Amino acid sequence: MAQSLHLLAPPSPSPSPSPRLLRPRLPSLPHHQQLLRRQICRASAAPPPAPDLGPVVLASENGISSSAAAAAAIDVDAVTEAELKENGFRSTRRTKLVCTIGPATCGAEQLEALAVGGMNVARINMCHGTQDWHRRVIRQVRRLNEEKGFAVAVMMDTEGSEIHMGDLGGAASAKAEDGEIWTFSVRAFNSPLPDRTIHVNYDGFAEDVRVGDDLIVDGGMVQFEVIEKIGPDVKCRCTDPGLLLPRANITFWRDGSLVRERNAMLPTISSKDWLDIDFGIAEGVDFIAVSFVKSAEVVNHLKSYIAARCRDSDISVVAKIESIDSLKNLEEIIRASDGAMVARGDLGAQIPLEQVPSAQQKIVKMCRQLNKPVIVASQLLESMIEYPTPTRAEVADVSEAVRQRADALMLSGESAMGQYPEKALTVLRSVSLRIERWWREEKRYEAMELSDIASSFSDKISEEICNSAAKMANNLGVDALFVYTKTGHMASLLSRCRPDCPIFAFTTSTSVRRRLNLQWGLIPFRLSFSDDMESNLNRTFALLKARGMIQSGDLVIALSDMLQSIQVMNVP
Ligand SMILES: Nc1ncnc2c1ncn2[C@@H]1O[C@H](COP(=O)(O)OP(=O)(O)OP(=O)(O)O)[C@@H](O)[C@H]1O
Ligand SMILES: CC(=O)C(=O)O
Ligand SMILES: [K+]
Ligand SMILES: [Mg+2]
Repeated sequence: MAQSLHLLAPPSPSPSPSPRLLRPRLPSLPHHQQLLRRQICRASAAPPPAPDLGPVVLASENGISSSAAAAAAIDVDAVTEAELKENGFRSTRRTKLVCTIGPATCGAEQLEALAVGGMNVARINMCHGTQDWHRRVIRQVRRLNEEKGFAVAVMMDTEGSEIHMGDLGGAASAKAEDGEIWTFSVRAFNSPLPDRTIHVNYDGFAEDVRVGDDLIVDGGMVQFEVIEKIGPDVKCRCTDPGLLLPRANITFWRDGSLVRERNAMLPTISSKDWLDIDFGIAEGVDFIAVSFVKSAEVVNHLKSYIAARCRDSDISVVAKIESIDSLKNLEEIIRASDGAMVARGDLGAQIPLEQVPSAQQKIVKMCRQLNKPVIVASQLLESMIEYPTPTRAEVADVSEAVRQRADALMLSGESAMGQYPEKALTVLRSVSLRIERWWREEKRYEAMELSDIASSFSDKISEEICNSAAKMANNLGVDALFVYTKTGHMASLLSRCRPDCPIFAFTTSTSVRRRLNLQWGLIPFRLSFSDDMESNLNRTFALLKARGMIQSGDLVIALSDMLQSIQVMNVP
């Protein structure tokens, strides 16, 4: 029995009055194949034949591959499916996990291990490696998705116009000891580099620094004091020893404050970044994260560039909040972007460290208000680069980000070049699960008053529906929210409410599904569906029951952005 509420809204852009199943992007097929396809569609609406069809596509046993099978299929993340079966869907993980891919994790097996371990998004950092290297990683991730049923999205992170060191002549790292004299130079060297010499990428470096300035490497991992300038070379004494890593970034400080004049004049998106962005568009990445964003203008600029370059694919732009300017213009930047990252590494080199936690909290809150996914990044499990267990303080840091209900947590060096990438991911996963459960059971989280964000009356209806549905779901203790959404918007509005139950988001497009994978609490499925909710629901229930992912009697609230409707029902 279903109880339903339909809000008759102004028609959405392309409603089809016909109750036919939609069959998007199916080529016209010979008559016998069309017949076959119709049979598959019908079969899937009836109570299920329940063979174990493997992790990806139902109906593959018919021997009809790709598009024909896809019409009858439901694609779900193989890992999520296993988690759902094992733990029941109340206890699926809500916090999403991003892993930076580097030398430690770029192989097929290592990528698969991360995907199995719960990686939702693979991040590649264009500060490091060549386009060929990154291309291999992106294609490997895509191949894994296709062959093994994952839905791992790819995020490309731009280098930005930061000042950073060269690549240490091929060495993996170099140790700087207390009191040692090192030369930082803008000269181009042949490798191997002379001893204790560092190349700096910014030509104005030797002019800009002054004797007495502090050079802070990698957000404070190593520090130097400038003692002498000789043409292109700057002699520095190590004042805080540590490990220098290739292409580590450098900031310089004078009289206790960051020297920004020059740096601030560099463009946010450099000419190299534009080449990388073209590369990302060509390779079809899902997200582009822009480093050192200073204003909304650059985000708008990039978004219109992407819109002009790829009409059918939609790449989300994530603003990295890692500079003083980005904090000053925070709200306009977040409004302009499709998401944000609290990039604590560089942020902690630009503002006093003790201000980073409050900045994090403010960014996370603002993103939730404005309905933009937010990633908390850098040093969450830094010690796990070298050690197999995290420090207690790191676990507390991870749990704080989970408690703030950030959409996603990110691994950087831990997964890019650490000794224990999979273990680090396991720690993020288990801490997230534990803290989420604890806060749910204790109802410890503060309910957040969500302000209105809709810009049209139709959006306003969607927003009200989602707010009400989330509240109903909590009050009725339903097992799951189901949302049928073409663009993903209604799924993200539900996620914004952070309801107690998981949200099954059904969408017709593979790329929307991958992008939803970054958002809190969403379990994205790809499914072709129609405007006829009755048939959608019957089909979905049959498909999910056949795979053991839901059971008769489960209580569900279903929403759709075509009809702008809410229905409450038990799974038959
Ligand atoms: N593709 C890569 N090739 C080689 N090393 C990499 C690669 N990606 C990351 N790393 C290593 O992992 C470390 C941490 O990665 P991360 O992406 O956080 O970089 P970062 O240099 O700190 O810059 P950002 O501020 O952009 O995050 C890097 O400093 C680098 O040593
Ligand atoms: C992730 C990143 O860019 C930072 O923390 O600086
Ligand atoms: K970067
Ligand atoms: Mg950074």
